[in-house]
Amino acid sequence: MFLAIDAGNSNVVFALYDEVNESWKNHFRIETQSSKFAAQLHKKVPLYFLEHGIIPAEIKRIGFSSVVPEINEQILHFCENYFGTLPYLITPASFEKLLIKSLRPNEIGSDLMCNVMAGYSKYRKELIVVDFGTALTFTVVDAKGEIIGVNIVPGLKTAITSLFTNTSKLPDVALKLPQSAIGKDTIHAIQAGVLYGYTSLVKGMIETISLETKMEFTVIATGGLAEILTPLEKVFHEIDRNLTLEGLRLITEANL
Ligand SMILES: Nc1ncnc2c1ncn2[C@@H]1O[C@H](COP(=O)(O)OP(=O)(O)O)[C@@H](O)[C@H]1O
Ligand SMILES: CC(C)(COP(=O)(O)O)[C@@H](O)C(=O)NCCC(=O)O
Ligand SMILES: [K+]
Repeated sequence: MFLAIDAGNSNVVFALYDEVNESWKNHFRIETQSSKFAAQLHKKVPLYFLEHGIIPAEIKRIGFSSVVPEINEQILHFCENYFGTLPYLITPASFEKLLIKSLRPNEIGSDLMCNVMAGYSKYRKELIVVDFGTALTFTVVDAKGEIIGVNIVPGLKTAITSLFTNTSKLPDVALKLPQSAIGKDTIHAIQAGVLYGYTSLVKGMIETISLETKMEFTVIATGGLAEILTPLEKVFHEIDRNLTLEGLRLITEANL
């Protein structure tokens, strides 16, 4: 069985891939920034395997993508001890023999490379991958699988958190799209501002990139918050919550 570990700035996601049925089984996550991260790692992982009746030795391969290098050593060390297998950590060298190319392999986030690997392997055409994580990212790929560029914006939750931590009177609000785009009280004002604002941002970004490149893109959405902006359903060809995990698996396999 293959285990994918995707370390993002909000969550470290663990997911098992069933090679017989070629499908992802249920995942579990640990909050990346938690002060109890190490304790959670040592508690949640064994508990998950115990509950699902899987013995750690059944995990033959582990692929590991991280955009939070501070925690890499901890995770590598834990896996080596618990599974008896050292994870394959995705590095810039992992991209050398892939179908997809980046002009800045040393700089681009490995999660974005995973997204593109999965998306391009499936569609083999011009793509924009929109990832709704801690950051909201747009990764633009041409028909040959070359990454033309990346746009980075504060993610939805990051924008709301930044607003309430930087003001005296603004509260934290739920990430919920209100009925009206015009705020009638403070909570509604923030929800309308951020959620309708970001809906327009995503639409406008895709439009501007398309105009600039004169390309027609297939747009794939992923990330923990991909389903929040419901008016974007028409803009996305597909919402694939497993895109990063799938790319992680493909990049790991390509490097075996
Ligand atoms: N299933 C979910 N439902 C609601 N919020 C979620 C879910 N999964 C993730 N989130 C939230 O979405 C944000 C982005 O999550 P995620 O995509 O895991 O980010 P990252 O990859 O940057 O760690 C985080 O604030 C996280 O708490
Ligand atoms: C852009 C990101 C912060 C997104 O991280 P996430 O929201 O998934 O936690 C991450 O991919 C990253 O640190 N990238 C390095 C810079 C780049 O991709 O150009
Ligand atoms: K991510």
